[in-house]
Amino acid sequence: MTKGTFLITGASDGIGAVYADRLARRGHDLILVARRADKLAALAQKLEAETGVTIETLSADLSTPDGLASVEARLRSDAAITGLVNNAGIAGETSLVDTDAAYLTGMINLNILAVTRLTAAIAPRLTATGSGTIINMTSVTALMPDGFTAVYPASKAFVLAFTEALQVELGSKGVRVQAVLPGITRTAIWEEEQLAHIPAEMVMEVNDMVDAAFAGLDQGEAITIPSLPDIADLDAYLAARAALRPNLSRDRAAARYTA
Ligand SMILES: NC(=O)C1=CN([C@@H]2O[C@H](COP(=O)(O)OP(=O)(O)OC[C@H]3O[C@@H](n4cnc5c(N)ncnc54)[C@H](OP(=O)(O)O)[C@@H]3O)[C@@H](O)[C@H]2O)C=CC1
Ligand SMILES: N[C@@H](C=O)C(=O)O
Repeated sequence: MTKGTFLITGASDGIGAVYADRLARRGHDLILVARRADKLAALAQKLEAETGVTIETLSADLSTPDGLASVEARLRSDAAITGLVNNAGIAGETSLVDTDAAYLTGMINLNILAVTRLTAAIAPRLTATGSGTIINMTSVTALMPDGFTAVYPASKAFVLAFTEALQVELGSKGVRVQAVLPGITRTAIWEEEQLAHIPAEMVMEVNDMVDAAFAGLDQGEAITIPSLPDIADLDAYLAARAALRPNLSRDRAAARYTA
C-alpha cells in the first residue's frame, strides 16, 4: 500500500535534503522542489537507488509568481500528494536600512507568501480526506526577534502564528500540522565564517536537527524545538500567553490609560 507522496520545498540542500532522505527511507514517494535542477536530480537519483521510492523533481523559484503558481497547481490537483514540507527559506539580510528592498521582497515572497499559498493549495484536499501532514519550518528566531535582524525573524514569527492557527482549523479536520523551530543548524544558509564565530555548543548538525523534528512529529508535537532540553519551558511560555487571553479584548481601556 502506498504511503503517500510528500512535496518538499527547498529540497536541494540543507534541511530540506535531509527531510527528503528521511521521508524516502520511511517509504514515501517524493516531489522535490528548489531552483537548482542539477542538485535535485542528483539527490533524487541517489535516494531512488537507495530506497526504491519514486522521486520527481520540480525546478521552481518560489519567490516568483510563475514558480509559485506551478507548484501550487500541482498541490491542488495531485491526489497522491498527502504531505507538504514548507522548508524553503532564506535569511541573509543585514540591517533594515542596509538591505536592498528587492532582497527583502524576495525573502517575504519565499518565507511568507509561498508558505501561505502552498498550504492553501493543499489544504482543501487534505481536509476533504481528513488526513495528511503539513510541516512548516520556522525558527527559534520567531520567539526572539530582538537582537537578530528585522525581517527574517518576523517572517518566521508569521509562519509560527500561521501554523498555530492552522493546527486549530485543519487539525480539527484530521490534518496533522507541525511547526519546527530549529536553532542554529549547520547548513549553507550560514557562511563558514559566521559559524566559526558561534560557540560550537550552539550549533546543531543538520541530521540531528531533522531526526529530532521527526521524533517530535511522531510524538504528536504541534511545536517542535529540537534543541530545547525541557518541554516544560515551552509549555510555560504557552501557558503564560494563554493567561493573557481573557483580557486581550474588553469593552474598556485598562485603568492605567484612563486615570
Ligand atoms: N540553518 C539554520 O540555522 C536554520 C534554518 N532555518 C530554516 O530552515 C529552512 C531551510 O534552511 P537551510 O536548509 O538551513 O538553508 P539552505 O540554504 O541550506 O537551503 C535552502 C533551500 O531552499 C531553497 N531555496 C532558496 N531560495 C529558493 C527559492 N527562491 N525558490 C525555491 N527554493 C529556494 C534552496 O535551493 P535552491 O538554491 O536550489 O533554490 C535550498 O534547497 C529555511 O526556511 C530556514 O529559514 C530555521 C532555523 C535555523
Ligand atoms: N536561519 C537562521 C538564521 O539565519 C536561524 O533561523 O537561526
